[in-house]
Amino acid sequence: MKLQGSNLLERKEIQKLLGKDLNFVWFPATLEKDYRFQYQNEAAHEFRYRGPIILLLYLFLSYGIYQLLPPEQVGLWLKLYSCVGIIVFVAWGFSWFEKMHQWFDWYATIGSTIAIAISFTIVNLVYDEQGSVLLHAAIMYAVVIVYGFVGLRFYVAILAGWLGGALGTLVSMFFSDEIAWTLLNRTYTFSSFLGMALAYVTDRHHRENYLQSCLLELHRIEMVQQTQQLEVMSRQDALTGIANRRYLDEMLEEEWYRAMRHQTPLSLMMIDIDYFKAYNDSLGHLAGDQCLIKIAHAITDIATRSGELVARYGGEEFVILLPMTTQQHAIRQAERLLRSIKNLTIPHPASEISQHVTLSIGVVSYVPQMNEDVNDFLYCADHALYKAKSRGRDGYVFAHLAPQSLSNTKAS
Ligand SMILES: Nc1nc2c(ncn2[C@@H]2O[C@H](COP(=O)(O)OP(=O)(O)OP(=O)(O)O)[C@@H](O)[C@H]2O)c(=O)[nH]1
Repeated sequence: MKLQGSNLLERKEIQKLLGKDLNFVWFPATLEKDYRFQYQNEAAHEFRYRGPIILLLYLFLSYGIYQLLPPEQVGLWLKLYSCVGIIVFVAWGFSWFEKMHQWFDWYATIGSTIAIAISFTIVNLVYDEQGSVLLHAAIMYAVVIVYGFVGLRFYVAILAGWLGGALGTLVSMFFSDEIAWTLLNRTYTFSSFLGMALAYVTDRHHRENYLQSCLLELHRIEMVQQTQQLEVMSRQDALTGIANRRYLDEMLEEEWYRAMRHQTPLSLMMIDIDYFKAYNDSLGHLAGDQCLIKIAHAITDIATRSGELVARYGGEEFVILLPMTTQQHAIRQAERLLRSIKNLTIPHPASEISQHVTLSIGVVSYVPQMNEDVNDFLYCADHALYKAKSRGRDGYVFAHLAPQSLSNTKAS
């Protein structure tokens, strides 16, 4: 189950709670709410097997008491004691309904309070020398079970334990003149303190486990985020932020086979900045980096259709991969890109053809056939780029490829 605590608190806050704050067995309000939700679910589930154990132990004790009580007392005792059995049974029944889990604190607390009140009252209403010893044992038994075995949180268990005693006292005072205060003090009070100690240790331990689980969950979330970040970084070019060569190779192969399967045209533009060595030499490497970033952004603005990929192919070379794109559209895109770079007017003091940075582009568009190699496709784009350079740069060349001609292209 996903722990909301890991969303609600930072690692530092959880670590702080794991220190001294745990002694108060209470979390800050928002976390307590999530903890309660979690805890009630678990406690209700556990009560499915704890309930029958409590009932069995009660039956065992009841048989002992029954053997010792005189027959005239048995009727009243049995009536009251059956009520305790019914309460445990009903609570056990509730624990099987998922929808009731949110009410576990309520039904377990009310049931525990009444069970203690009845056990308390029986001691004062049923008199018998021998039997009353076992009835007092039954009170201790009820109190310890409520604190340590029902699965209530510490403060809630205290409420049930002492409220049950107070109710029992009131009813006993109403129906009986003789209350065995001294013995009750030794049984009910002592067992209450023992039970409180048990409940405290259990609650504290449970909360510690919960916080440790939140830390583990937080750790898991951080690991997932880091893995995602690494995945993104492994596909990105560090300088420009666009896809790197590795990712381009992956996507190119994927799109190549997709185009082959569906017999759709795949287009590609290979782009190179003109006289970039001279740009670096005249303005410096840092200015060269800034220029590469601007060009990468401009190219990205061109490739807006879904599936289109802009990548840095290496140094000052870029690639746009255009799946399901005809040669007409690819050519229009190349012209758009040349215009947009012109409009950027990035000064280039060392260019032999312009005062601004210009590009040369090799464009290729092709419907791949079986047994044709994607590298030949790339080679054609590169060859077209080479032609664009040799024709004076600041332009594009489209590589005309006849259908099923790719494997011969390299040789020609
Ligand atoms: N600033 C910068 N320069 C780079 C980077 N990567 C490659 N370069 C430079 O890009 C230049 C590429 O030069 P060439 O391959 O000779 O090409 P060119 O000068 O553009 O010449 P033509 O392509 O023929 O127009 C080299 O000087 C590399 O140092 C980079 O990340 N940052």
